[in-house]
Amino acid sequence: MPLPTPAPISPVSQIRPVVLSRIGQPTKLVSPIKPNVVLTGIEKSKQLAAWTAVDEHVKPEHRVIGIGSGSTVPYVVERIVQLGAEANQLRVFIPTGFQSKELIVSSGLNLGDVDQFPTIDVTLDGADEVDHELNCIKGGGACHLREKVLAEAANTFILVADYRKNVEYLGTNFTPGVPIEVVPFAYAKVLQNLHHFVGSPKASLRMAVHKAGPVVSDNGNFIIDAPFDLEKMKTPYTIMTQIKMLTGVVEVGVFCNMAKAAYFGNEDGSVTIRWNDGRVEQVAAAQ
Ligand SMILES: O=C(CO)[C@H](O)[C@H](O)COP(=O)(O)O
Repeated sequence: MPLPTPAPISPVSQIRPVVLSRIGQPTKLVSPIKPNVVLTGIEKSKQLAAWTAVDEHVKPEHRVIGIGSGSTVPYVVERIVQLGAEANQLRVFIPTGFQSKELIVSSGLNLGDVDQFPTIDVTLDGADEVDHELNCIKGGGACHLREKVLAEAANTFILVADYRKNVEYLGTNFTPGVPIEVVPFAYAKVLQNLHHFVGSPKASLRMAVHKAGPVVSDNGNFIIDAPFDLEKMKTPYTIMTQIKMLTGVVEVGVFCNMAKAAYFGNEDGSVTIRWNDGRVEQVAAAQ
């Protein structure tokens, strides 16, 4: 069976290095998670969700797979690696940022980019919180621009998370606010807009922990976190569009009407699946 065919290359992308680093080479697949580690608590819940989602949504015929960011996604890659070298050798994996690129490379999977493969079979990604309609907050790891591009490029977009993220309304447990990626020179103006016109008086620039100054995204931009009161968070699409209209904003970490399903690992070892048609299922965990 042939490899997936990349989109036609434009003159600009011709000068970029080819990122399909491994296709054609013998592949040794390595789990990104340390083997023999017995998981408990939240980590176990993340793994349950990720494994079940991979089992149900990564189909044998899928060739282009989007890999999201965060601490749940390594379990997605772990399960994909378990599918074996033969199943994965004709697949290309598209990252949402530096972290997932490293995951893909260190696991021995084929690396591609969305400019080569603008149509993705399935993208699996984590979330900071997911509401009852599958709207979600993303960007806790400052990757939401690329995450939204890969979600939009995918025929199927699937969320994986532990039970703490499964809420009726956004902002219930995740309180830092809506992550907003902004071009650096516009951050003060956007903050002012958020404080005075959009209803987030406590919006603030996200500061780095082991670096002086602000967090800088994989795209060289700053991140603002904008908390809104719970009443406002009940209409996430309105918030998203109001923020997106502010000049200087690159992307908003609110994803509406994008996910087909969200998988939540539970403390009792079951997995709750919420579908975009309103169905909710509870299943035993993948083994
Ligand atoms: O949006 C994200 C990064 O920008 C992550 O997907 C989100 O923060 C969830 O991460 P985790 O799986 O660690 O809870």
